[in-house]
Amino acid sequence: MSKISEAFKNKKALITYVTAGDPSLEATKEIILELNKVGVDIIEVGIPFSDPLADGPIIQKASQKALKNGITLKKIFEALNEIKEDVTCPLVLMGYYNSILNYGIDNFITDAVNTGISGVIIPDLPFDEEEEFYAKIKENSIDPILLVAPNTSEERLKEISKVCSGFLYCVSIMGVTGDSQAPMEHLKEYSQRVRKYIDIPLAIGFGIDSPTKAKNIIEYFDGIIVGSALIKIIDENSDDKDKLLKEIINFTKSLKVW
Ligand SMILES: O=P(O)(O)OC[C@@H](O)[C@@H](O)c1c[nH]c2ccccc12
Repeated sequence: MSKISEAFKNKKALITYVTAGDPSLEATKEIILELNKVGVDIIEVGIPFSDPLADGPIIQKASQKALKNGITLKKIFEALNEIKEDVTCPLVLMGYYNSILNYGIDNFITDAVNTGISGVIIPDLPFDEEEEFYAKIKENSIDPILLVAPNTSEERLKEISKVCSGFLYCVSIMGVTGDSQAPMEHLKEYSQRVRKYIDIPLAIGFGIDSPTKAKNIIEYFDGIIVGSALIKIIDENSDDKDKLLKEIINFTKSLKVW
């Protein structure tokens, strides 16, 4: 059983997202350690990218700040390596395929394995493109986490179930990250439809920014993913590290509504 599967064993999972290098790589390391300490079940680490198609303004800004800081994938691996012994929860790398291609697929996989990365999410790489990449990832015991949306066809769901492992990322809306207006009424039916075809844990993300929302939807899914709300807290407190960490701890704790 993979470390990610274990994170869902007999319990719901809280998954949080941070952009690596925002406001600095030093801060990212500390934030990850705090999130781990406070009981986050899986941490998604974003590789900043100049053209992040699926991201809304909050994460775009974080990406831009990180890139301005000179953050590269190499530096991210180095930073994660420094803390890997102290991080007990699984880490998932989230990035656009270009960053990985530029780094070199084999290099990427080697460094991901050495850093103890448990899974990858590549929003612009569907399961039926670069199948070899996903196969290689799996051979190295890294879970390929794929995304589905409310309009994903039954046929694709069936195919995705053959490739995806760890958990399935259910995007709540057809849009970008950080949409606090995202409707949530369809989520019960959405989860039921997806479960017909996929028997790994389902995590829901996009637009979950409060304990109330988490509470309303957690019964239909095995986990929730929160990104922009946390990135906003980081942005608002980026010049006071103690306050930043305190706010993150408080907010994260409040999300564990189960
Ligand atoms: O920001 P939100 O609305 O809380 O959604 C999670 C999301 O940020 C995180 O999982 C993520 C960041 N960038 C992405 C790109 C594609 C898919 C998912 C992501």
